Amino acid sequence: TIALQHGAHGVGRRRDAAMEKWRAYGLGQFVHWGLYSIPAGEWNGKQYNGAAEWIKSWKEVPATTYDSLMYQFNPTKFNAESWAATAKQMGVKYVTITTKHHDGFCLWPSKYTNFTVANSPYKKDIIGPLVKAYDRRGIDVILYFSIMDWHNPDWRYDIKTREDSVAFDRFKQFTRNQLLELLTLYPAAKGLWFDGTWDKSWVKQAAFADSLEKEMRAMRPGLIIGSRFRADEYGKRHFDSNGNMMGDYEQGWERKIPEKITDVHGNDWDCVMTVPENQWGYSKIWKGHIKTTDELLEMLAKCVSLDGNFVLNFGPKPDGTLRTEELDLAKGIGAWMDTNSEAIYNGEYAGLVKQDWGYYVKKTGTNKIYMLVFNVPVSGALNVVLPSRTAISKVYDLGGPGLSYVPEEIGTSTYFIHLKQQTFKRPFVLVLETADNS
Ligand SMILES: C[C@@H]1N[C@@H](C#Cc2ccccc2)[C@H](O)[C@@H]1O
Repeated sequence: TIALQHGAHGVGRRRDAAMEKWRAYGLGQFVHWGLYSIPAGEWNGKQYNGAAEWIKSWKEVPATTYDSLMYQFNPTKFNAESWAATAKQMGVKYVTITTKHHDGFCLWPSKYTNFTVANSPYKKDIIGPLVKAYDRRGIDVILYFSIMDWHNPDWRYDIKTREDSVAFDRFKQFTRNQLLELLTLYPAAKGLWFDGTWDKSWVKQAAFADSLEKEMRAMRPGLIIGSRFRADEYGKRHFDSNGNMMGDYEQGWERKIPEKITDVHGNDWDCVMTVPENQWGYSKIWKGHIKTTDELLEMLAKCVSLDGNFVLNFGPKPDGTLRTEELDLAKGIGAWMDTNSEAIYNGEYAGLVKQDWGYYVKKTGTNKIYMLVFNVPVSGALNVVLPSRTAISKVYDLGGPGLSYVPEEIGTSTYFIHLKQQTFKRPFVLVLETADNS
């Protein structure tokens, strides 16, 4: 191994209560909201081809003109309680909210910049009411923070000159001030979700970022920080030069999901997912494929079956309301979770041979295994292969009380579960209770 000053702070999973709770969430909500929600992917009547929250980076958009959107930010229909109630009904256990995206606009009245809600027609803090509304419903809040800040004149993509270095030192202090300010103003926040940390300027700040992470953790014991925050002194991100993960969970699964358990190296992780192909902030036009409730439920099942959390993104409209398509998805996912959420919460990798019909999830700390079924074979027989000397003692359907099955043993610890009907309109969950039959 390489002697590192600024590598991983530990090896293996955190076992404290705060992280055990994070591990059990299963389903989360992401909220991307800010000035970018106003143009919503369009500028002077032309469609921006990128993600709507990146429109400031479009050459057609003069930075100062974009920044003057602050004087249009007035979400008169914003109601934090309404967002939190929708999330509650959907069954999410945590929410990640953008406090400041790459454009630098702060949804809280930061005293370290004028580019905040305080100087918009809306005037009021957005983050505080959201933290309160979600937290009092038992939904934990994680604060998204972009290190890259296109508004701050001291931001640099790389440090090449003495002037760069002096400016970026100011930027680092500004960043530290804002992060300590967020932790001070919103003590109920359980974690920080960092973004915009890929440029050389920040990758070169191993010592500063390491020290800042330690300072934030000391300030808020139990604070949860992902692997995207910092690099080690050799510029390695997410995993240090010895291959150890920096941070409490792997933050690399953005709009993608691991295929198999070895892809996640025994770590905790989250997958953050957009409803359209790649739009996080509100975009007037959703191009390409829009994911359905059942597609998103299958992504959720796959993530939990591989020891991860699935975090679905919402991009609220500039007036503060949620778009219809997202409200419909929240309802559809919520209806399924009303029946089946015990297969999602406190779920983990079951260690069984993956079958085509769907995903296994083991209830943490128990021998209870859930079969989340998305693909019913034409035979109607679900194949189950258990570790040797393990037998199925009971099988029943979460959705149909009293609907139980008698599995057919077709080999050593190998079974067929013969379904009683051929067609199923929705994904469903069977509960498998096993017993040691050695
Ligand atoms: C969580 C997501 N990360 C941000 C990004 C990005 C990005 C930027 C360049 C190349 C690939 C991805 C998106 O704007 C959104 O906030």
